[in-house]
Amino acid sequence: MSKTFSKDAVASHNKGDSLWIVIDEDVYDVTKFQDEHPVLQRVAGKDASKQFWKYHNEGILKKYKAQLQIGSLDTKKVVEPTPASAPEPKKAAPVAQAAPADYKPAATSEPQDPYGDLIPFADPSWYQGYSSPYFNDSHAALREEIREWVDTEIEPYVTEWDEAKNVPDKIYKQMGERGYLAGLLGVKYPEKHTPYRVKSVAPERWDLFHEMLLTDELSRAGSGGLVWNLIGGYGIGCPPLVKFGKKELVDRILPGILAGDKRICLAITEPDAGSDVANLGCEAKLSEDGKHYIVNGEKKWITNGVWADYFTTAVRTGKPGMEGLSVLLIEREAGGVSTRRMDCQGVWSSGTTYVTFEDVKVPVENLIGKENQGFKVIMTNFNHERIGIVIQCVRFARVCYEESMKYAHKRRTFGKKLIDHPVIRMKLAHMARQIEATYNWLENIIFQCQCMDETEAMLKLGGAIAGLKAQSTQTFEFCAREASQIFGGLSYSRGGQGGKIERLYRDVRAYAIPGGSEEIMLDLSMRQSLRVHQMFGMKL
Ligand code: HEM
Repeated sequence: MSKTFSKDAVASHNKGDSLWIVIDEDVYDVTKFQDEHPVLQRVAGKDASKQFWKYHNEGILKKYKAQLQIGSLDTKKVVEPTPASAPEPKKAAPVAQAAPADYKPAATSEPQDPYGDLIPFADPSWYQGYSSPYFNDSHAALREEIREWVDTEIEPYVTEWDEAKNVPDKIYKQMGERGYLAGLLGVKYPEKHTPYRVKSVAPERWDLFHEMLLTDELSRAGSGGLVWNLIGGYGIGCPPLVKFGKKELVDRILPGILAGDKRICLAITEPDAGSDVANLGCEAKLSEDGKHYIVNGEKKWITNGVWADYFTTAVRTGKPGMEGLSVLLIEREAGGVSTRRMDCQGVWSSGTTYVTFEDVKVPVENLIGKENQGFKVIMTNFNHERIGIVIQCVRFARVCYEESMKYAHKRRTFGKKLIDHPVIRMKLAHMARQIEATYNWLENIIFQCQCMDETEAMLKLGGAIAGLKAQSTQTFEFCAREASQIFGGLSYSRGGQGGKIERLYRDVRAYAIPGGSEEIMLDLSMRQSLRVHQMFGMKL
């Protein structure tokens, strides 16, 4: 913004037909905005910084700056930012470095440069100048690339999208073009099936910590609906296709999916079968000529179903129980597939859907895995799904904590700032200790996954991942509640300063119930871990 104005010049624009204000030495022409926001007339021609920061957070400026700012005061000094200051100047996004010949994914213990706002515990410790055995320069570069995108093109609009119960298609398309969809499959970067690359990380360097970081940074926008819109159906619907689908099927449909042109979802849950997967009833009967399955049945609470072209669907092809299940890739254009949006408590922009299959003809080539061995496909997928849920929950808990910490530093009650009340510090401390404990367990699990193949991970880590899922949803719920108490009425009404907290509080159950409810997860964590450790030779 190159134009500068004197204080006197701004002061002369103090009437309805030309209304300027100053915020942090930047000049805003709010003439056209005053009908929507009449309070501005009270500060016409004046410095309104104090009043502005009392009632808004930085999200408002991110959204309106480009539209309303016309310049700065001529007294404004250009400050050279220090590395620790935020928001940081926009740098050109880093470019992928090809891995050197002797590259090993093992990370360095050298700390990365401090990054972000440096509020203690509001980001993982490796962001804040502490050493990490897992994250290296390629992760730092990816973090910057995603954060810039989320800060400028996503976060300012998330509330609007949530209210509209959708996210513009162009954002999903960008997920494909930026190479992010291809990086979210829990496997090596699928170079053969997409021309798109992640700008800051070479495909051969891509690992599970990059994948974790992608989901984590997307979750900073503080909306489960946004994250599920972008990766909710894809992140659980596509991996089974890639890992267990036949080559011809994968070659035919995967490129369109990775490009963000086609959408895929996972259809397992039914009106009468949720966590109790082995009991599902959607039926697939082989045709007499053995070329097709004919599918009839219903699926409920299917994320992204309203927009999906493909449904990775659990069906019954054999006897009752887990040994009669198979997984089919159902294509909407086959006909007989109808979808309707469901109204839910949270994750509004995720497109929760009721799906009906009526005599849908599915070629046998679309069988994912083997007939009647679908339970293994479903179980393998659960680990990936649950880890995704954990990453989101930990970041959402951090968002609740970070927003509370910022608000506690400006809101005054009984003559002092909230942060100066011990009872508020106690709340923040309880939030931080749970966030850090959960996050550090998550990092360990990601590292274990990186050291094992799928089957070994399903067996050995299934119990721990189930326990961690419950830990993360309870941490999220706790932090949403405590943040809500700190924000008071502002988190009870929608939008505004407490808007993220109100939305996240509504999203909590969407994490605590699907992917295995807390109760089932905690029980499984014991059953599975005991079974595995018995095989290890556990002595009791
Ligand atoms: C560039 C200037 C401004 C913009 C773009 C702006 C925008 C907004 C928006 C979009 C809201 C709705 C709630 C939200 O999303 O946060 C809002 C609320 C509000 N604004 Fe502003 N505003 C500006 C300046 C000001 C100033 C200078 C004042 C005070 C003199 C002010 C006082 C308020 C108040 C009292 C609320 C209601 C807060 C609440 O419900 O808790 N605004 N503003």
